Amino acid sequence: MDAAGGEQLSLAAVRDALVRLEDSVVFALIERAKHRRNAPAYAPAAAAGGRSLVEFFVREAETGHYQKPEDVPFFPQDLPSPLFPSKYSAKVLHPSASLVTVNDAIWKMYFNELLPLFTVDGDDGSYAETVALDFVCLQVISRRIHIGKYVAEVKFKDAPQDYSPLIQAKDSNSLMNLLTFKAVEEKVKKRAEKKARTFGQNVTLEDTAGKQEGTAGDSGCKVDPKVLSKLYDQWVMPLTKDVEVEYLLRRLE
Ligand SMILES: C=C(O[C@@H]1C=C(C(=O)O)C=C[C@H]1O)C(=O)O
Repeated sequence: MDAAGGEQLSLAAVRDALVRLEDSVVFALIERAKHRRNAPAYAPAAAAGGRSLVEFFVREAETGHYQKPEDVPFFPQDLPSPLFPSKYSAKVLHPSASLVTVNDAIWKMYFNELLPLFTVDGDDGSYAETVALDFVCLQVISRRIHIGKYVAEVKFKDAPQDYSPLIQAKDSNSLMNLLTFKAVEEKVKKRAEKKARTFGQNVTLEDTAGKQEGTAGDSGCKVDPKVLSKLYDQWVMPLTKDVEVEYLLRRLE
């Protein structure tokens, strides 16, 4: 993971990368929210061989390059082999990192739970753009969550004596407790909400001093800031921790 400093991985560096990715998550949602829900893009379509337009689009787009461990395809079965040898080989992560994916859960969460929370019901007809923007959202959320592999690796390296017995005992619950930092999670939630409030406000040249703090102006935000705290609280952080646990369970193989 470039942003986390390559081989000199530290928990602080990985957390910095996660903080930076929050910006991309917020902006991806803001872009998608410009369009209506556009339900026909998610129903099976004859023109897409019976698949939904979004599935058709994502499958096509994924034939690009997936080389970094945190970039995990949604439809791995149908991908051609990479043309070039990967320069992101297992220098930092344990080789079984590539087996860890929660993309099925991310896909279901995004379409069934998240999309209805931040898009307006209705149909504006621009399905191609809509599914492209969905893919941007899915990819950035997925990358964020799969960076959990690096988080787990540094936590393990920092305290192998604590993690190893739990890994050997396949004790997922105790691993989950050991890698959880509630105070960090609280900050992540609050910051994601604040970023949505900051990045999603309508910037005007009039004097709006005093009106920007708090939740009074949230109705004017491009994406409801509360959706961001919910996204992180209920889905992004729990799935990141699932990735951490799954990675750790294979760490001594
Ligand atoms: C990612 C970490 O592991 C856990 C998951 C977090 C997250 O997804 O943001 C935050 C704190 C930890 O409970 C971390 O420690 O930074």
